[in-house]
Amino acid sequence: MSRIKYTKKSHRWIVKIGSALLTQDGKGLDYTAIADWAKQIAQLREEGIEVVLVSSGSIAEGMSRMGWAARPTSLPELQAAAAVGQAGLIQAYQTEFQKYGAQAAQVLLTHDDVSHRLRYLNAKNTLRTLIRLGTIPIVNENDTVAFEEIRLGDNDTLGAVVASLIEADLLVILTDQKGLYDSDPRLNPDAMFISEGSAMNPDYVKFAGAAGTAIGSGGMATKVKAARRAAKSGCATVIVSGREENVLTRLRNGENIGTLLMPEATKLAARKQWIAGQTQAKGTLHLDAGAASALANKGKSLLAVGVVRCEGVFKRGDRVNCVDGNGKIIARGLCNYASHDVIKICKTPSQLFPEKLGYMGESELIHRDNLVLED
Ligand SMILES: Nc1ncnc2c1ncn2[C@@H]1O[C@H](COP(=O)(O)OP(=O)(O)O)[C@@H](O)[C@H]1O
Ligand SMILES: N[C@@H](CCC(=O)OP(=O)(O)O)C(=O)O
Repeated sequence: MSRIKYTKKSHRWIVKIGSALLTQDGKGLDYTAIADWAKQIAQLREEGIEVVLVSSGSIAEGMSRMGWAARPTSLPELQAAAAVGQAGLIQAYQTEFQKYGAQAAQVLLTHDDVSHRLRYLNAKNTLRTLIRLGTIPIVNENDTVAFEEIRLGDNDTLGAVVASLIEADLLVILTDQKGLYDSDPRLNPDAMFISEGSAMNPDYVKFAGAAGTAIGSGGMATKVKAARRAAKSGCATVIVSGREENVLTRLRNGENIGTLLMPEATKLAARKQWIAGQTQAKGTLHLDAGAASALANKGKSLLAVGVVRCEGVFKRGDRVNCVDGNGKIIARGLCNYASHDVIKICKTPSQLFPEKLGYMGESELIHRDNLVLED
């Protein structure tokens, strides 16, 4: 049952592909495997699943293109390798996705982009737009500018961060092992396979060891931690071998492959907690009856046309309260516009924003993903 609930019924997936797998342990990009994953992702999209790829491999591919046998130790050389390799990586994905009429979209993120609230909202909105436009976002850490202090450090963590950023249902971590064992199977041939469990099980952190090759960076430890992080946003994780035939479509069919690590909280509970944790409300939006009902009864986003008045001084990305005609708080959310702009667009349909503001931002004042209703 759990497989079906978490894999067959999920609609937004993050698929993370590790360097060792992608570059055949550093021998150069595995074009056949890339073609195969792209075909499966195209198939998932036909079934209505939104997919964001988090792909490692820029440094490994850069090393291979530069003819470097050993991973450089100096940061500038690592960054140079990443710059060279990233180009090859995107080129390979683009060639494959184009066969299915899809555009690959390169998204390079740093820690700052996801920890700073305003940039967090920007990254989130861009990813959501790329998904809506039918592209396949391909995310990697921006290794050419991220130095040690501001690095997320590994793409398992990045996968979990992106999963919570766009509220994915499922994080699929493709690696070079069948999944999680109770010890590193490279070191212990009797290691026992774990088919499923709670992402929060503290034993799993103890089981997970370091990377198995010089090419991979985090090992199982970062994968288990990523699953815990994703679980806090209500997202399940499957750690599975990317070398399994038709791995993604079989997962989609609810097949029992890989290790499923399940969240304890639902996505809604996680979102509520996240928005509640965002400092104090900085302003109040007074809604007309239509907007109040659209939010409360239809689960819609808040549009400016239904806002009659705006109080308080706030920036884009700040938390605001939404109140009905009686002044009762009905929802809380993160506003896409600063208060000085909201004042100008109250009661205004979004197509008139350019006229009133001189620019067009998001068409929603608060997107429903950034909104929680009061109980
Ligand atoms: N408990 C464990 N179960 C499975 N693999 C483990 C475990 N502990 C450590 N590993 C190692 O983690 C490696 C996968 O991580 P890594 O090399 O970082 O790959 P990737 O490039 O896919 O992120 C495996 O090859 C394996 O040797
Ligand atoms: N951003 C780096 C990947 C770092 C990383 O986490 O690698 P991996 O452990 O193989 O997923 C790169 O593209 O080389």
